[in-house]
Amino acid sequence: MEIILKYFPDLTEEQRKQFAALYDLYTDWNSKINVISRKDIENLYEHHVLHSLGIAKVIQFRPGTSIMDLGTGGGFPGIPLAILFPEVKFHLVDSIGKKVRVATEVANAIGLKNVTFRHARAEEEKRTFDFVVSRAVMPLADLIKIIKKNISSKQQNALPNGLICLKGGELEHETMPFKHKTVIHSLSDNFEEEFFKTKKVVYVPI
Ligand SMILES: C[S@@+](CC[C@H](N)C(=O)[O-])C[C@H]1O[C@@H](n2cnc3c(N)ncnc32)[C@H](O)[C@@H]1O
Repeated sequence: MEIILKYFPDLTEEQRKQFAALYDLYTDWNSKINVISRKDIENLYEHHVLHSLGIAKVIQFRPGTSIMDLGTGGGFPGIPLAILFPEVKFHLVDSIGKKVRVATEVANAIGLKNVTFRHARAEEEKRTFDFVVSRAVMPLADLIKIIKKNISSKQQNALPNGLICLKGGELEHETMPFKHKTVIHSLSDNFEEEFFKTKKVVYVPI
């Protein structure tokens, strides 16, 4: 938890409580339904919560922004971002029902009011959003094909609407459909821990 305050020192009391509660909630749920590698649960704050919040080092979403988290699993990056941006609406989608259940239970337990959930393949989601966020779901080119239909043309943020995803070192092997427009941000610029050395935030305006 200290690592969250190290990089996000201005959290409200409520946000601190919500982040602090995640450890016990995920430890408990993860023992029943696997959403994080069991060996990695002790790294929850660094590898999962702070990693998710890396998106906030690229863009500060304005109040009223709507965001879909495609393939949220147990709620990453959607739940940490929903804590950080209480006035932004998040829609968490995953094709595996029991993972959506974990995300829902965790969000309810910490009283998140700005999150909705859907058990479906993202291909079936027809609503539009300002941004789609995603971590560890599928190659960039496949993500773009699926979410083109979901990006609203109405702009309300400093960056144009589009896709923002968290990627690791595997990026070199990916094809970049919108290469000229794509912005790659290295999280090692923001977070000094070894884990972030190869981690990127990839932004594609759509
Ligand atoms: C490796 S997990 C990552 C989960 C989470 N984003 C995280 O970083 O912890 C990939 C998730 O994407 C979901 N997924 C894959 N393809 C999907 C699709 N077409 N629509 C919705 N969810 C999908 C899977 O069910 C799985 O929960």
